[in-house]
Amino acid sequence: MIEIKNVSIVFGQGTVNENKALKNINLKVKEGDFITIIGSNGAGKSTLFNTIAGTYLPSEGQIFANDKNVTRDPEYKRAKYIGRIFQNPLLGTAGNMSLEDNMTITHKKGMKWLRRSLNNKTREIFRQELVQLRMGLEHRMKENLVMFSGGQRQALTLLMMVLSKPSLILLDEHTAALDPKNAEIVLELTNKFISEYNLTGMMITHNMTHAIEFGNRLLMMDGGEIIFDIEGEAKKALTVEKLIQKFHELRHKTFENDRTLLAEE
Ligand SMILES: Nc1ncnc2c1ncn2[C@@H]1O[C@H](COP(=O)(O)OP(=O)(O)OP(=O)(O)O)[C@@H](O)[C@H]1O
Repeated sequence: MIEIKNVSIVFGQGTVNENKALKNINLKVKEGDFITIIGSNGAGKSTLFNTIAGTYLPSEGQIFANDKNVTRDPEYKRAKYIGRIFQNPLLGTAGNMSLEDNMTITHKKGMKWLRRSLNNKTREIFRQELVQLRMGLEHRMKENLVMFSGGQRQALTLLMMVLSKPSLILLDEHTAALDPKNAEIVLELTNKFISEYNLTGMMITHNMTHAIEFGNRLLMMDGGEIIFDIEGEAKKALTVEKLIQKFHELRHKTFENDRTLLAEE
């Protein structure tokens, strides 16, 4: 699906601020993978996403999408098959437009037949999609999204992204700004959509419990490197304590935010 070969990213090359944010990364993301990514602040997690999405072009190395070399493809080209959700729940939807208008725009990306104005059949399709969120939003299709909570906006962003059928979804701490209850709802929806729509996803989280609970594979990053990559049954057997111990073994130092990571959200 996505293959990263010997990729490095250097910021401020040749200056006093030179910083190697990614160091010789090698990673094969297989179709259907749901990968969780953990690591301390500054480990390179977001830089990895920015590199996959084409926000930053690698200083060295290559990136392949379905065996095609996309290393030099700009972000807007990759956005056709890569969906992203960020921490800020207001970023993925247009607040000054109604829910049904927001959905119309998304559907037009995946369904060329959709007309500008909504007919009753399409409205009914939208309604059924919204029911999946179990937030009662199917009754609020005419309301502008500024009226919706952060959790509702993020759930909608997720639904709308899934409906545009991306090959890969990148979730950059997409529940971190939500209260614990909404974070749990959006995470459960993420999990449900990834498996039901056969998506491939990568999710950065600072919550180790979530990193263990969700996905089939887990990556631990530190200092611009992937230091631990575990999947399948071995991942299922992980606990937060084992992960922290692994980090200590590999790096001979303490996870800078052990306490946050251990927090039960
Ligand atoms: N645009 C940029 N210009 C210069 N340095 C950058 C840029 N983006 C990131 N960095 C640096 O690259 C390193 C990795 O940052 P990155 O944001 O990828 O970390 P992260 O693991 O996502 O951390 P966090 O959990 O705090 O979000 C850091 O040292 C950061 O300061």
